Amino acid sequence: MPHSDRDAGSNFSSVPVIDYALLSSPETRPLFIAQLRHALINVGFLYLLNPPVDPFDLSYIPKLFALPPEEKERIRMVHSPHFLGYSRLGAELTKGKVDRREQFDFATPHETRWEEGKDVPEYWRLWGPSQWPEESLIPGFHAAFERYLTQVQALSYNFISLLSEAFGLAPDALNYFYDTDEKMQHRAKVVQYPVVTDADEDDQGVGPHYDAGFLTFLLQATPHKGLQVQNLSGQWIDAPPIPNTFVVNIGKALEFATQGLARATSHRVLSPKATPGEPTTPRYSVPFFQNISLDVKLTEKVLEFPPEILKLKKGRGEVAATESVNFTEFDREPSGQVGLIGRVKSHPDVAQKHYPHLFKRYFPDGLPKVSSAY
Ligand SMILES: O=C(O)CCC(=O)C(=O)O
Ligand SMILES: [Fe+2]
Repeated sequence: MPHSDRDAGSNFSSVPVIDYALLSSPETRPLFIAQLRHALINVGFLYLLNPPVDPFDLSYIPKLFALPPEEKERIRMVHSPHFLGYSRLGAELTKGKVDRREQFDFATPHETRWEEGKDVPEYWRLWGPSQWPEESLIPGFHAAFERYLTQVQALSYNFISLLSEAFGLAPDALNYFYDTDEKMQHRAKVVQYPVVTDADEDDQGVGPHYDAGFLTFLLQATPHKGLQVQNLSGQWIDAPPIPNTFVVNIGKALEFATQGLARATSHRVLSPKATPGEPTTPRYSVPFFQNISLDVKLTEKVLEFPPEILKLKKGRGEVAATESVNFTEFDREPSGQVGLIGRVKSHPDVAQKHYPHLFKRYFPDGLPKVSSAY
């Protein structure tokens, strides 16, 4: 089991594993908090073992991708101004390059609040209902997935207060960044990475990137390797699946809000290859992205960390330059606007239909065929 969270200071060669069960006793709780602090500051990724979430029935996933083509077409993301729905293989870009994955974007339940002509920010239009497949075609999936999202959402809030504790702050110190329940919506995806059979074919499952928000909880739903995390000196470190864990990672917004104390770490997925010893079935994963308030500007709240915590960041050293997509707009725009720009860049076809003015700004030459979009 990769477990070298004692790699002191500046670099890491594997992703630490932290057992949620340590929280159940006052004797072991401080150990959890100390391990969490190390992972947040030095790695930006961790495995959370024994998370308090009922296992999601993974047999739904192949059924989802086996839905008839007309049903996938009916719920395609291009029909949704909320960027929710089905994306075909090759429909998504990272750094202007096509990703080899097929996916369904779903979200926690939410009503649309945006209306044409109503004086509300455009990014409020990101909120809205998911496009669910017809119940008769995949009975039980909708309810099971929403139940799963509810539990991961609860864990994500709980995790934020643990993180505050690890940084020497009050448990509610980060509440400023969240809105009331009716103005919060979190997103998740169910992703399929097909096996690459031709050795010459491109193997970008998803290209190097940072996640945008605060926290991501990733369920690796098959035994494939493929997920890689970039360490401080720029090397790609494997983060293979470990049973009964979530991979938890920090997004750019949390890095910004904590003045860089919590590291956002660049990561990518290599497509599974038809090589001996590797599964010949697709790789499946289910990332959950915890959002913050769309209206919050990260610069509006300056957190005061104890000096001994700030010192730990100094000991970490500088992060090597990376090729990953950045979210540089966090220093001036509300988080919802940053999220909307990110969605426009990743899903230009959706943007062209529902946000034509933004589409023109980011894709002045029209829909990209391949590569080099931005
Ligand atoms: O599929 C995975 O394992 C990771 C996906 C990912 O990093 C993302 O969608 O942001
Ligand atoms: Fe990611």
